[in-house]
Amino acid sequence: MEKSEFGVVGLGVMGSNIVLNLADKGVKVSVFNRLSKGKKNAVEAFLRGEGAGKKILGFTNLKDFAQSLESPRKILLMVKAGDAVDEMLRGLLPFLSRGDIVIDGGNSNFKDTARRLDELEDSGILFVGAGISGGEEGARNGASIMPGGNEKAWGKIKPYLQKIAAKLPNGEPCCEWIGGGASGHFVKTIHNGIEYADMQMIAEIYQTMRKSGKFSNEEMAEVFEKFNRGKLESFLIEITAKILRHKDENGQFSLDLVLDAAGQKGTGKWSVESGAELGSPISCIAEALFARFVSGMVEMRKSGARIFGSECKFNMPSGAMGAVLENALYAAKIIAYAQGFSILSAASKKFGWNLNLGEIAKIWRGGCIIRAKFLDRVTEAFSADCDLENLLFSEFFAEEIRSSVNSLREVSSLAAQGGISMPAMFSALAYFDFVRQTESPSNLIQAQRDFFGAHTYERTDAPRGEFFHTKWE
Ligand SMILES: NC(=O)C1=CN([C@@H]2O[C@H](COP(=O)(O)OP(=O)(O)OC[C@H]3O[C@@H](n4cnc5c(N)ncnc54)[C@H](OP(=O)(O)O)[C@@H]3O)[C@@H](O)[C@H]2O)C=CC1
Ligand SMILES: O=C(CO)[C@H](O)[C@H](O)COP(=O)(O)O
Repeated sequence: MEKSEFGVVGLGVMGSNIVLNLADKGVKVSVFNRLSKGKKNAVEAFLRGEGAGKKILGFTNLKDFAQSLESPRKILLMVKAGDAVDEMLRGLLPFLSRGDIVIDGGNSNFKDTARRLDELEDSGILFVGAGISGGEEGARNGASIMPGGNEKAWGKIKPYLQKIAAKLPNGEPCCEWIGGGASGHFVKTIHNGIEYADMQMIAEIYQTMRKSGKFSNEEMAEVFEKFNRGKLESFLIEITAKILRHKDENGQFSLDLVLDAAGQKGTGKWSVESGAELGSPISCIAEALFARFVSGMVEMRKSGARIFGSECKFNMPSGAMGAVLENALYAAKIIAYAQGFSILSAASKKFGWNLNLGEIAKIWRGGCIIRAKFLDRVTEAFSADCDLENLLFSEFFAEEIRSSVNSLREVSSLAAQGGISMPAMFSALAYFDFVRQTESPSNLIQAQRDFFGAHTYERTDAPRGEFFHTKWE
Protein backbone atom coordinates (compact mmCIF):
# COMPACT_ATOMS: atom_id res chain seq x y z
CA MET A 1 0.00 0.00 0.00
CA GLU A 2 1.29 3.47 -0.89
CA LYS A 3 1.89 5.34 2.35
CA SER A 4 0.41 8.69 3.22
CA GLU A 5 2.55 11.75 3.92
CA PHE A 6 0.39 13.13 6.72
CA GLY A 7 -2.16 11.82 9.21
CA VAL A 8 -5.13 13.56 10.82
CA VAL A 9 -6.93 12.20 13.89
CA GLY A 10 -10.46 13.52 14.40
CA LEU A 11 -12.94 14.22 11.64
CA GLY A 12 -14.96 16.90 13.40
CA VAL A 13 -15.51 20.40 12.01
CA MET A 14 -11.82 21.36 12.07
CA GLY A 15 -10.22 17.99 11.29
CA SER A 16 -12.35 17.18 8.24
CA ASN A 17 -11.80 20.62 6.71
CA ILE A 18 -8.05 20.49 7.31
CA VAL A 19 -7.97 17.10 5.57
CA LEU A 20 -9.80 18.56 2.56
CA ASN A 21 -7.45 21.54 2.57
CA LEU A 22 -4.40 19.22 2.58
CA ALA A 23 -5.89 17.02 -0.14
CA ASP A 24 -6.53 20.07 -2.34
CA LYS A 25 -2.83 20.88 -2.03
CA GLY A 26 -1.95 17.40 -3.34
CA VAL A 27 -0.98 15.90 0.05
CA LYS A 28 -1.74 12.21 0.54
CA VAL A 29 -3.55 12.01 3.87
CA SER A 30 -4.59 9.22 6.21
CA VAL A 31 -7.48 9.95 8.56
CA PHE A 32 -8.65 8.33 11.78
CA ASN A 33 -11.82 8.80 13.81
CA ARG A 34 -12.92 6.63 16.70
CA LEU A 35 -15.98 4.43 16.37
CA SER A 36 -18.66 5.14 18.97
CA LYS A 37 -21.65 2.97 19.80
CA GLY A 38 -24.86 4.32 18.33
CA LYS A 39 -23.02 6.87 16.18
CA LYS A 40 -22.40 6.67 12.45
CA ASN A 41 -18.95 5.71 11.26
CA ALA A 42 -17.44 9.18 10.73
CA VAL A 43 -14.60 7.87 8.56
CA GLU A 44 -16.90 6.00 6.21
CA ALA A 45 -19.28 8.96 6.01
CA PHE A 46 -16.40 11.34 5.25
CA LEU A 47 -14.86 9.12 2.56
CA ARG A 48 -18.25 8.72 0.90
CA GLY A 49 -19.12 12.39 1.25
CA GLU A 50 -16.77 15.38 1.13
CA GLY A 51 -13.65 13.21 0.95
CA ALA A 52 -14.82 11.15 -2.01
CA GLY A 53 -12.45 10.90 -4.98
CA LYS A 54 -9.47 12.38 -3.10
CA LYS A 55 -6.17 10.83 -2.05
CA ILE A 56 -7.40 10.05 1.44
CA LEU A 57 -7.09 6.76 3.32
CA GLY A 58 -9.53 6.21 6.18
CA PHE A 59 -9.12 4.13 9.36
CA THR A 60 -10.98 3.36 12.55
CA ASN A 61 -8.07 1.37 13.95
CA LEU A 62 -5.05 3.28 15.26
CA LYS A 63 -2.52 0.56 14.40
CA ASP A 64 -3.58 0.46 10.74
CA PHE A 65 -3.69 4.26 10.67
CA ALA A 66 -0.13 4.53 12.04
CA GLN A 67 1.12 1.86 9.65
CA SER A 68 -0.33 3.75 6.69
CA LEU A 69 1.99 6.70 7.32
CA GLU A 70 5.47 7.18 5.89
CA SER A 71 8.36 7.66 8.28
CA PRO A 72 8.83 9.84 10.23
CA ARG A 73 5.10 9.93 10.86
CA LYS A 74 3.49 13.34 10.96
CA ILE A 75 0.16 13.20 12.79
CA LEU A 76 -2.17 16.09 13.55
CA LEU A 77 -4.63 15.56 16.41
CA MET A 78 -7.82 17.59 15.86
CA VAL A 79 -9.87 16.22 18.71
CA LYS A 80 -11.68 17.82 21.60
CA ALA A 81 -9.23 19.50 23.98
CA GLY A 82 -8.61 17.80 27.31
CA ASP A 83 -8.80 14.06 28.03
CA ALA A 84 -9.40 13.17 24.36
CA VAL A 85 -5.87 14.34 23.50
CA ASP A 86 -4.33 12.15 26.23
CA GLU A 87 -6.50 9.19 25.19
CA MET A 88 -5.41 9.52 21.57
CA LEU A 89 -1.75 9.90 22.55
CA ARG A 90 -1.96 6.80 24.75
CA GLY A 91 -3.66 4.90 21.93
CA LEU A 92 -1.14 5.95 19.30
CA LEU A 93 2.07 5.59 21.28
CA PRO A 94 2.52 1.79 20.90
CA PHE A 95 2.44 2.20 17.11
CA LEU A 96 4.86 5.14 16.83
CA SER A 97 8.65 5.17 16.53
CA ARG A 98 11.32 7.57 17.76
CA GLY A 99 11.40 10.67 15.58
CA ASP A 100 7.69 10.51 14.72
CA ILE A 101 5.85 13.79 15.15
CA VAL A 102 2.52 14.39 16.87
CA ILE A 103 0.95 17.84 16.59
CA ASP A 104 -1.96 18.76 18.84
CA GLY A 105 -3.93 21.31 16.81
CA GLY A 106 -6.82 21.73 19.26
CA ASN A 107 -7.44 24.52 21.74
CA SER A 108 -5.50 22.75 24.45
CA ASN A 109 -4.66 24.34 27.75
CA PHE A 110 -0.97 25.25 27.41
CA LYS A 111 -0.30 23.70 30.82
CA ASP A 112 -1.46 20.34 29.44
CA THR A 113 0.83 20.87 26.45
CA ALA A 114 3.80 21.49 28.76
CA ARG A 115 2.95 18.30 30.67
CA ARG A 116 2.61 16.27 27.45
CA LEU A 117 5.96 17.55 26.20
CA ASP A 118 7.54 16.32 29.44
CA GLU A 119 5.74 13.00 29.35
CA LEU A 120 6.78 12.33 25.76
CA GLU A 121 10.38 13.43 26.16
CA ASP A 122 11.82 9.94 26.82
CA SER A 123 9.72 8.30 24.10
CA GLY A 124 11.56 10.19 21.33
CA ILE A 125 8.23 11.37 19.92
CA LEU A 126 8.49 14.99 18.82
CA PHE A 127 5.47 16.75 20.24
CA VAL A 128 4.14 20.06 18.96
CA GLY A 129 1.29 22.15 20.37
CA ALA A 130 -0.12 24.19 17.53
CA GLY A 131 -2.81 26.78 18.03
CA ILE A 132 -5.04 26.92 14.96
CA SER A 133 -7.49 29.74 14.40
CA GLY A 134 -9.97 30.48 11.67
CA GLY A 135 -12.86 28.18 12.45
CA GLU A 136 -14.40 25.99 9.78
CA GLU A 137 -13.66 28.39 6.94
CA GLY A 138 -10.02 28.83 7.97
CA ALA A 139 -9.50 25.09 8.31
CA ARG A 140 -10.84 24.59 4.80
CA ASN A 141 -9.23 27.54 2.99
CA GLY A 142 -6.38 28.81 5.13
CA ALA A 143 -5.96 29.15 8.87
CA SER A 144 -3.63 31.05 11.14
CA ILE A 145 -1.34 28.46 12.71
CA MET A 146 0.86 28.92 15.79
CA PRO A 147 3.11 25.86 16.28
CA GLY A 148 5.44 25.51 19.26
CA GLY A 149 7.11 22.74 21.19
CA ASN A 150 9.85 20.37 20.05
CA GLU A 151 11.70 22.40 17.44
CA LYS A 152 13.29 19.30 15.86
CA ALA A 153 9.86 18.66 14.32
CA TRP A 154 9.54 22.02 12.61
CA GLY A 155 11.54 21.34 9.43
CA LYS A 156 9.44 18.23 8.76
CA ILE A 157 6.01 19.69 9.39
CA LYS A 158 6.60 23.21 8.09
CA PRO A 159 5.72 22.44 4.44
CA TYR A 160 2.40 20.89 5.46
CA LEU A 161 1.34 23.48 8.01
CA GLN A 162 2.34 26.35 5.74
CA LYS A 163 0.41 24.76 2.85
CA ILE A 164 -2.84 24.82 4.83
CA ALA A 165 -2.20 28.25 6.34
CA ALA A 166 -3.83 31.46 5.12
CA LYS A 167 -1.61 33.59 2.91
CA LEU A 168 -0.92 37.30 3.22
CA PRO A 169 -1.31 39.44 0.08
CA ASN A 170 2.46 39.04 -0.52
CA GLY A 171 2.08 35.26 -0.39
CA GLU A 172 3.66 34.75 3.04
CA PRO A 173 1.95 32.02 5.08
CA CYS A 174 0.23 32.85 8.38
CA CYS A 175 2.22 30.12 10.08
CA GLU A 176 5.69 30.38 11.60
CA TRP A 177 7.48 28.59 14.39
CA ILE A 178 6.44 30.29 17.64
CA GLY A 179 8.95 28.84 20.10
CA GLY A 180 9.70 26.09 22.56
CA GLY A 181 7.55 24.50 25.27
CA ALA A 182 3.89 25.33 25.30
CA SER A 183 4.39 28.67 23.53
CA GLY A 184 2.19 27.78 20.53
CA HIS A 185 -0.83 26.99 22.65
CA PHE A 186 -0.15 29.93 24.95
CA VAL A 187 -0.12 32.32 21.99
CA LYS A 188 -3.37 30.80 20.70
CA THR A 189 -4.90 31.16 24.17
CA ILE A 190 -4.06 34.86 24.23
CA HIS A 191 -5.30 35.19 20.64
CA ASN A 192 -8.63 33.92 21.92
CA GLY A 193 -8.47 36.20 24.96
CA ILE A 194 -8.04 39.18 22.66
CA GLU A 195 -10.92 37.77 20.60
CA TYR A 196 -13.10 37.90 23.75
CA ALA A 197 -12.18 41.57 24.35
CA ASP A 198 -12.68 42.50 20.70
CA MET A 199 -16.09 40.80 20.57
CA GLN A 200 -17.23 42.33 23.86
CA MET A 201 -16.24 45.83 22.72
CA ILE A 202 -18.09 45.40 19.43
CA ALA A 203 -21.10 44.18 21.40
CA GLU A 204 -20.91 47.29 23.60
CA ILE A 205 -20.97 49.52 20.52
CA TYR A 206 -23.95 47.55 19.18
CA GLN A 207 -25.72 48.00 22.52
CA THR A 208 -25.00 51.73 22.51
CA MET A 209 -26.49 52.19 19.06
CA ARG A 210 -29.42 49.94 19.87
CA LYS A 211 -30.20 51.65 23.18
CA SER A 212 -29.84 55.13 21.71
CA GLY A 213 -33.09 54.23 20.01
CA LYS A 214 -31.95 55.78 16.77
CA PHE A 215 -30.78 52.80 14.74
CA SER A 216 -32.50 49.85 13.12
CA ASN A 217 -30.55 46.61 12.61
CA GLU A 218 -29.95 47.56 9.00
CA GLU A 219 -28.71 51.00 9.98
CA MET A 220 -26.36 49.45 12.51
CA ALA A 221 -25.14 47.09 9.79
CA GLU A 222 -24.39 50.14 7.65
CA VAL A 223 -22.38 51.70 10.48
CA PHE A 224 -20.31 48.52 10.90
CA GLU A 225 -19.84 48.25 7.14
CA LYS A 226 -18.49 51.78 7.18
CA PHE A 227 -16.17 50.89 10.09
CA ASN A 228 -14.95 47.99 7.99
CA ARG A 229 -13.85 50.33 5.23
CA GLY A 230 -11.67 52.31 7.65
CA LYS A 231 -9.16 51.80 10.43
CA LEU A 232 -11.31 49.15 12.14
CA GLU A 233 -11.27 46.86 9.10
CA SER A 234 -11.37 43.34 10.52
CA PHE A 235 -13.09 39.99 10.27
CA LEU A 236 -15.13 40.51 13.45
CA ILE A 237 -16.51 43.87 12.25
CA GLU A 238 -17.27 42.35 8.85
CA ILE A 239 -19.26 39.45 10.31
CA THR A 240 -21.05 41.77 12.74
CA ALA A 241 -22.54 43.69 9.80
CA LYS A 242 -23.55 40.41 8.12
CA ILE A 243 -25.15 39.13 11.32
CA LEU A 244 -27.13 42.37 11.74
CA ARG A 245 -28.51 42.09 8.21
CA HIS A 246 -29.44 38.42 8.39
CA LYS A 247 -33.15 37.57 8.34
CA ASP A 248 -34.78 34.18 8.89
CA GLU A 249 -37.35 32.54 6.63
CA ASN A 250 -40.12 34.62 8.30
CA GLY A 251 -38.36 37.87 7.49
CA GLN A 252 -37.36 38.40 11.12
CA PHE A 253 -33.89 39.57 12.04
CA SER A 254 -32.09 36.41 13.19
CA LEU A 255 -29.96 38.28 15.75
CA ASP A 256 -33.08 39.45 17.59
CA LEU A 257 -33.93 35.80 18.28
CA VAL A 258 -30.53 34.86 19.71
CA LEU A 259 -30.58 34.52 23.52
CA ASP A 260 -28.21 37.03 25.11
CA ALA A 261 -26.25 34.46 27.14
CA ALA A 262 -22.70 34.10 25.80
CA GLY A 263 -20.97 30.72 25.98
CA GLN A 264 -17.30 29.96 26.36
CA LYS A 265 -15.03 26.97 26.08
CA GLY A 266 -12.09 27.87 28.29
CA THR A 267 -9.44 29.88 26.48
CA GLY A 268 -10.71 33.22 27.85
CA LYS A 269 -10.60 31.82 31.37
CA TRP A 270 -7.08 30.43 30.87
CA SER A 271 -5.96 33.84 29.55
CA VAL A 272 -7.25 35.55 32.67
CA GLU A 273 -5.71 32.90 34.94
CA SER A 274 -2.38 33.50 33.17
CA GLY A 275 -2.80 37.24 33.56
CA ALA A 276 -3.10 36.74 37.30
CA GLU A 277 -0.22 34.24 37.44
CA LEU A 278 2.12 36.44 35.42
CA GLY A 279 1.01 39.71 37.06
CA SER A 280 -0.02 41.00 33.65
CA PRO A 281 -3.05 43.36 33.70
CA ILE A 282 -5.20 42.05 30.86
CA SER A 283 -8.24 43.84 32.24
CA CYS A 284 -10.10 44.11 28.92
CA ILE A 285 -9.95 40.33 28.47
CA ALA A 286 -10.95 39.77 32.10
CA GLU A 287 -13.93 42.12 31.81
CA ALA A 288 -14.98 40.45 28.56
CA LEU A 289 -14.84 37.04 30.24
CA PHE A 290 -16.77 38.26 33.29
CA ALA A 291 -19.33 39.92 31.00
CA ARG A 292 -19.96 36.49 29.44
CA PHE A 293 -20.57 35.12 32.95
CA VAL A 294 -23.04 37.93 33.77
CA SER A 295 -24.77 37.45 30.42
CA GLY A 296 -25.30 33.80 31.33
CA MET A 297 -27.12 34.77 34.56
CA VAL A 298 -30.34 35.40 32.69
CA GLU A 299 -32.68 35.01 35.67
CA MET A 300 -30.48 37.10 37.94
CA ARG A 301 -30.54 39.90 35.36
CA LYS A 302 -34.32 39.72 35.26
CA SER A 303 -34.38 40.24 39.05
CA GLY A 304 -31.98 43.17 38.67
CA ALA A 305 -34.25 44.72 36.07
CA ARG A 306 -37.29 44.28 38.32
CA ILE A 307 -35.56 45.97 41.25
CA PHE A 308 -33.66 48.77 39.49
CA GLY A 309 -35.35 49.08 36.11
CA SER A 310 -33.51 48.39 32.88
CA GLU A 311 -33.84 51.77 31.18
CA CYS A 312 -30.76 53.06 29.49
CA LYS A 313 -30.03 55.68 26.88
CA PHE A 314 -27.23 57.29 24.96
CA ASN A 315 -27.62 60.98 24.49
CA MET A 316 -25.93 61.96 21.26
CA PRO A 317 -27.37 63.10 17.94
CA SER A 318 -27.47 60.10 15.59
CA GLY A 319 -25.53 61.96 12.88
CA ALA A 320 -22.55 62.35 15.22
CA MET A 321 -22.57 58.85 16.63
CA GLY A 322 -20.88 56.86 13.84
CA ALA A 323 -17.58 58.74 13.89
CA VAL A 324 -17.40 59.02 17.69
CA LEU A 325 -18.17 55.33 18.22
CA GLU A 326 -15.62 54.38 15.56
CA ASN A 327 -12.87 56.35 17.30
CA ALA A 328 -13.87 55.10 20.74
CA LEU A 329 -13.87 51.47 19.60
CA TYR A 330 -10.54 51.97 17.84
CA ALA A 331 -8.90 53.40 20.98
CA ALA A 332 -10.33 50.65 23.18
CA LYS A 333 -9.28 47.98 20.70
CA ILE A 334 -5.69 49.25 20.55
CA ILE A 335 -5.57 49.19 24.37
CA ALA A 336 -6.94 45.62 24.49
CA TYR A 337 -4.37 44.43 21.95
CA ALA A 338 -1.61 46.27 23.82
CA GLN A 339 -2.58 44.32 26.95
CA GLY A 340 -2.59 41.07 24.93
CA PHE A 341 0.90 41.68 23.56
CA SER A 342 2.10 42.66 27.04
CA ILE A 343 1.10 39.30 28.48
CA LEU A 344 2.82 37.53 25.57
CA SER A 345 5.95 39.48 26.41
CA ALA A 346 5.63 38.63 30.13
CA ALA A 347 5.19 34.92 29.38
CA SER A 348 8.07 34.97 26.91
CA LYS A 349 10.39 36.37 29.59
CA LYS A 350 9.14 34.03 32.30
CA PHE A 351 9.37 30.83 30.21
CA GLY A 352 12.35 31.83 28.03
CA TRP A 353 10.37 31.47 24.80
CA ASN A 354 11.94 34.43 23.03
CA LEU A 355 8.63 35.20 21.29
CA ASN A 356 8.80 37.41 18.22
CA LEU A 357 5.77 39.64 18.82
CA GLY A 358 5.97 41.29 15.39
CA GLU A 359 5.90 37.87 13.73
CA ILE A 360 2.93 36.82 15.87
CA ALA A 361 1.02 39.95 14.78
CA LYS A 362 1.85 38.96 11.19
CA ILE A 363 0.54 35.42 11.66
CA TRP A 364 -2.69 36.94 13.02
CA ARG A 365 -3.02 39.18 9.96
CA GLY A 366 -4.75 36.44 7.96
CA GLY A 367 -6.90 33.39 8.54
CA CYS A 368 -7.70 33.93 12.20
CA ILE A 369 -10.71 35.36 13.99
CA ILE A 370 -8.94 38.53 15.16
CA ARG A 371 -7.43 39.29 11.76
CA ALA A 372 -7.46 43.03 11.32
CA LYS A 373 -5.85 45.63 9.13
CA PHE A 374 -4.14 47.41 12.01
CA LEU A 375 -2.06 44.32 12.87
CA ASP A 376 0.34 45.42 10.10
CA ARG A 377 1.11 48.42 12.29
CA VAL A 378 1.63 46.15 15.30
CA THR A 379 4.20 44.17 13.31
CA GLU A 380 5.90 47.43 12.30
CA ALA A 381 5.96 48.65 15.91
CA PHE A 382 7.62 45.47 17.23
CA SER A 383 9.96 45.26 14.23
CA ALA A 384 11.17 48.79 14.97
CA ASP A 385 11.65 47.94 18.65
CA CYS A 386 11.42 44.31 19.75
CA ASP A 387 11.79 45.39 23.41
CA LEU A 388 8.88 47.82 23.22
CA GLU A 389 7.68 48.24 26.80
CA ASN A 390 4.05 48.71 25.81
CA LEU A 391 2.50 48.77 22.35
CA LEU A 392 0.75 52.02 23.32
CA PHE A 393 4.15 53.71 23.60
CA SER A 394 5.16 53.06 19.96
CA GLU A 395 5.23 56.18 17.85
CA PHE A 396 2.33 55.12 15.65
CA PHE A 397 -0.02 53.84 18.35
CA ALA A 398 0.75 56.69 20.74
CA GLU A 399 -0.42 59.07 18.01
CA GLU A 400 -3.48 56.94 17.24
CA ILE A 401 -4.44 56.91 20.92
CA ARG A 402 -3.88 60.67 21.26
CA SER A 403 -6.28 61.28 18.41
CA SER A 404 -8.98 58.80 19.45
CA VAL A 405 -8.99 58.56 23.25
CA ASN A 406 -11.21 61.60 23.71
CA SER A 407 -13.93 59.76 21.82
CA LEU A 408 -13.49 56.86 24.22
CA ARG A 409 -13.88 59.32 27.10
CA GLU A 410 -17.01 60.84 25.55
CA VAL A 411 -18.62 57.48 24.80
CA SER A 412 -17.70 56.12 28.25
CA SER A 413 -19.11 59.11 30.10
CA LEU A 414 -22.33 59.22 28.07
CA ALA A 415 -22.75 55.47 28.55
CA ALA A 416 -22.14 55.83 32.30
CA GLN A 417 -24.67 58.67 32.52
CA GLY A 418 -27.20 56.77 30.44
CA GLY A 419 -26.77 53.46 32.27
CA ILE A 420 -25.25 51.44 29.44
CA SER A 421 -22.93 48.70 30.69
CA MET A 422 -19.54 48.85 28.99
CA PRO A 423 -17.20 46.66 31.02
CA ALA A 424 -14.53 46.17 28.36
CA MET A 425 -14.44 49.72 27.04
CA PHE A 426 -14.52 51.30 30.52
CA SER A 427 -11.66 49.04 31.58
CA ALA A 428 -9.64 50.02 28.50
CA LEU A 429 -9.94 53.67 29.46
CA ALA A 430 -9.13 52.95 33.12
CA TYR A 431 -6.00 51.05 32.07
CA PHE A 432 -4.90 53.82 29.74
CA ASP A 433 -5.33 56.46 32.42
CA PHE A 434 -3.45 54.28 34.91
CA VAL A 435 -0.42 53.62 32.70
CA ARG A 436 0.12 57.36 32.25
CA GLN A 437 0.09 58.15 36.00
CA THR A 438 3.38 58.96 37.66
CA GLU A 439 1.45 59.42 40.88
CA SER A 440 -0.93 56.50 41.39
CA PRO A 441 -3.03 56.17 44.56
CA SER A 442 -1.28 52.93 45.45
CA ASN A 443 0.81 54.67 48.12
CA LEU A 444 -2.38 54.60 50.15
CA ILE A 445 -2.81 50.86 49.52
CA GLN A 446 0.75 50.23 50.72
CA ALA A 447 0.16 52.36 53.81
CA GLN A 448 -3.08 50.47 54.56
CA ARG A 449 -1.29 47.13 54.16
CA ASP A 450 1.43 48.29 56.47
CA PHE A 451 -1.13 49.62 58.97
CA PHE A 452 -3.12 46.42 59.34
CA GLY A 453 -0.52 43.79 58.54
CA ALA A 454 2.96 45.30 58.97
CA HIS A 455 3.56 44.36 55.33
CA THR A 456 6.15 47.16 54.98
CA TYR A 457 6.50 49.61 52.09
CA GLU A 458 9.13 51.27 49.91
CA ARG A 459 9.68 55.02 50.28
CA THR A 460 9.85 57.72 47.65
CA ASP A 461 12.99 59.10 49.33
CA ALA A 462 14.85 55.76 49.50
CA PRO A 463 16.15 53.34 46.85
CA ARG A 464 13.78 50.67 45.50
CA GLY A 465 14.08 47.41 47.39
CA GLU A 466 14.48 49.01 50.83
CA PHE A 467 11.43 48.34 52.98
CA PHE A 468 10.09 50.35 55.91
CA HIS A 469 7.46 49.91 58.58
CA THR A 470 5.58 52.64 60.44
CA LYS A 471 3.58 52.44 63.65
CA TRP A 472 0.53 54.24 62.23
CA GLU A 473 -1.35 54.60 65.54
N1 LIG B 1 -14.55 24.89 15.75
C1 LIG B 1 -13.71 25.92 15.76
O1 LIG B 1 -14.01 27.04 15.31
C2 LIG B 1 -12.34 25.74 16.28
C3 LIG B 1 -11.99 24.65 17.06
N2 LIG B 1 -10.71 24.51 17.52
C4 LIG B 1 -10.33 23.37 18.35
O2 LIG B 1 -10.10 22.24 17.51
C5 LIG B 1 -10.44 21.02 18.21
C6 LIG B 1 -11.49 20.28 17.40
O3 LIG B 1 -12.61 21.15 17.29
P1 LIG B 1 -13.85 20.83 16.34
O4 LIG B 1 -13.41 20.14 15.11
O5 LIG B 1 -14.61 22.11 16.24
O6 LIG B 1 -14.66 19.83 17.26
P2 LIG B 1 -15.82 18.80 16.86
O7 LIG B 1 -16.67 18.68 18.06
O8 LIG B 1 -16.43 19.11 15.56
O9 LIG B 1 -14.99 17.44 16.68
C7 LIG B 1 -14.34 16.85 17.78
C8 LIG B 1 -13.54 15.66 17.31
O10 LIG B 1 -12.90 15.11 18.47
C9 LIG B 1 -13.24 13.74 18.54
N3 LIG B 1 -13.27 13.31 19.92
C10 LIG B 1 -13.99 13.85 20.92
N4 LIG B 1 -13.77 13.19 22.06
C11 LIG B 1 -12.89 12.20 21.76
C12 LIG B 1 -12.26 11.18 22.52
N5 LIG B 1 -12.49 11.05 23.82
N6 LIG B 1 -11.41 10.34 21.89
C13 LIG B 1 -11.18 10.49 20.58
N7 LIG B 1 -11.75 11.42 19.80
C14 LIG B 1 -12.58 12.28 20.40
C15 LIG B 1 -14.59 13.64 17.90
O11 LIG B 1 -14.86 12.33 17.55
P3 LIG B 1 -16.40 11.78 17.57
O12 LIG B 1 -17.01 12.37 16.33
O13 LIG B 1 -16.22 10.33 17.53
O14 LIG B 1 -17.02 12.31 18.83
C16 LIG B 1 -14.37 14.57 16.70
O15 LIG B 1 -13.64 13.94 15.70
C17 LIG B 1 -10.92 21.47 19.59
O16 LIG B 1 -9.84 21.45 20.47
C18 LIG B 1 -11.37 22.90 19.36
O17 LIG B 1 -11.34 23.68 20.52
C19 LIG B 1 -9.73 25.39 17.19
C20 LIG B 1 -10.02 26.47 16.40
C21 LIG B 1 -11.34 26.76 15.93
O1 LIG C 1 -10.59 29.06 18.86
C1 LIG C 1 -11.58 29.52 18.34
C2 LIG C 1 -11.49 30.69 17.45
O2 LIG C 1 -10.26 31.29 17.49
C3 LIG C 1 -12.90 28.88 18.64
O3 LIG C 1 -13.91 29.33 17.82
C4 LIG C 1 -13.26 28.94 20.10
O4 LIG C 1 -14.26 28.00 20.36
C5 LIG C 1 -13.76 30.29 20.56
O5 LIG C 1 -13.79 30.35 21.95
P1 LIG C 1 -15.15 30.34 22.81
O6 LIG C 1 -15.95 29.15 22.35
O7 LIG C 1 -14.66 30.24 24.21
O8 LIG C 1 -15.85 31.64 22.50
